[in-house]
Amino acid sequence: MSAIPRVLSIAGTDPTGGAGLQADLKSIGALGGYGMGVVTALVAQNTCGVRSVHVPPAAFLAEQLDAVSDDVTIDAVKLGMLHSVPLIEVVAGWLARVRSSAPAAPVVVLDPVMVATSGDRLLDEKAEVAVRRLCAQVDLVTPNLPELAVLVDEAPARTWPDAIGQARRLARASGTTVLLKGGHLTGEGACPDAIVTTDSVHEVLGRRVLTTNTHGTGCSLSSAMATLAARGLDWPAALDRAKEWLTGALEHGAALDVGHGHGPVDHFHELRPRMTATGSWTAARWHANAAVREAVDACAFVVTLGDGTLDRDQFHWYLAQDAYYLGEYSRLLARASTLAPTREEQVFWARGAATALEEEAALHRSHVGDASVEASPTTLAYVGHLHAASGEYAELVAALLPCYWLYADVGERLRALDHDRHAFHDWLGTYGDPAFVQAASEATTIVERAAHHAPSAVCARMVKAFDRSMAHELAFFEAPLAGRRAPEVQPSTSVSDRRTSAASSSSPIPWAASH
Ligand SMILES: Nc1ncnc2c1ncn2[C@@H]1O[C@H](COP(=O)(O)OP(=O)(O)OP(=O)(O)O)[C@@H](O)[C@H]1O
Ligand SMILES: Cc1ncc(COP(=O)(O)O)c(N)n1
Repeated sequence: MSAIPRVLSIAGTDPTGGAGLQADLKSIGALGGYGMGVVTALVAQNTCGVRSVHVPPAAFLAEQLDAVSDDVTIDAVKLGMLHSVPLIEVVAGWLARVRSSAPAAPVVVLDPVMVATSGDRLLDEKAEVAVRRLCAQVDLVTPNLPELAVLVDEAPARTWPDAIGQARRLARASGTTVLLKGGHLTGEGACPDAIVTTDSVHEVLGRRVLTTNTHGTGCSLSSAMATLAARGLDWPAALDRAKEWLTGALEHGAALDVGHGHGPVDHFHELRPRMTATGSWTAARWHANAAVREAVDACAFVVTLGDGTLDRDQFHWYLAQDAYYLGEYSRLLARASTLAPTREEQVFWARGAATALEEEAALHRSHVGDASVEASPTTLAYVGHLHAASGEYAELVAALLPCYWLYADVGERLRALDHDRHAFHDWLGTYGDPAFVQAASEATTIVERAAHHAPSAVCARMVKAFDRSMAHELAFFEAPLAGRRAPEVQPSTSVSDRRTSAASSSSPIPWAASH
């Protein structure tokens, strides 16, 4: 199976993009798959209803299906609107062939689409028996309450326990797993779904979103399930994830402002923060600071650290400043943790604060010694800027980000220059710690999210905070070799004694050498 699962939707169309094939492709992409689409029926519909349906010949459906499977390994298939018996027969025959001939059979999810939210029929009544038969050929079937009733040939369930009983009967009759959807139940609070087999029920209560943007939720859920299963999740785990994603998509649907009826959900709500017109907020800042980044790469300190000709005294002066900086940076990370809007972000910054302190201690142990460090004007200016930005979460995290990001970026190039006999081998070897690279990426995601939610005035302050930190980073890198300066740390040991390996200290020193 490919790391990016290749997921085929076989479905009807919705030109307004909220349901059918269009919703499937968005859902597959949003959950990390590569979406492909075979059209069963062209539907002239919008958020208010279906106007007409055009069904190409069944032979053309067969040609589309073969065109895909002759060329592409398919990891998962989602079946949506199948319209009528001839189309169902083509799909059933093709599925049987693909499942027997492919090296690894694709996982198959059937959304037994019968009637649209608008009340319009999307399945020929005469085809209901054929859909029932098809259930036995798939791995998961995802009926809503009215569809479940048709599939078990009973009256629609009116309570959740009754619906679970019906789902169990369908599981038994078809020998497959059922994803029972509770969207059609009335009542506030929960909006339950469940994975039901003959002998187990995994319920996900979910929260009911008060919205009219519910067009295409069934299509989206079934495509999400197919994609997540192809990514290796079992059905209960896939439902836990899909439900969380879909609930968020329902919550963000109204902001799309699409149509006058039952509008669509926002499939890409989790990715929006990274999708500003300029690419993303953080990418835009990174780009805007290209000159500063080039100046960091070109500054004498970074160049001589890289080629090994850096003066040891200047290196140690720099490290002492870095130790001072980390002690203060830790306090600001702890402040970000205090202001964080979510538990996840609170934990992230708190961990960062602890790590920065541990690294300050390691730096003292390995390179600075016991002497107290007097901060240089450059260091004080940088720390002062961070404190000034600490009144508001979004501004503070924007100010904190350059330290993470530049370290990961400059460190990558410095590490590439390292070799066994490099004068700063013990130091350059500390770069590229995967845990730090991951933390830098998480910090970027958090700042991106903060920028996405920030009102424009706050966003403007974030821009200033980030850009100023970038300028301070450059000044910090330039400071060790900038003109004459009085020694600000009185070493307690000789320079040669202080050539203790950073790598030999208990922890790597992520932020050190980043400023
Ligand atoms: N208002 C809501 N709040 C939260 N979740 C909802 C809401 N409406 C539907 N869902 C969820 O959306 C998914 C689809 O459920 P539903 O029972 O509406 O299926 P459906 O009728 O096939 O969908 P469709 O609207 O595409 O026809 C389920 O996970 C359901 O729990
Ligand atoms: C092509 C197609 N497939 C499925 C649906 C069901 O979606 P909904 O019930 O939300 O209208 C639809 N409207 N159109």
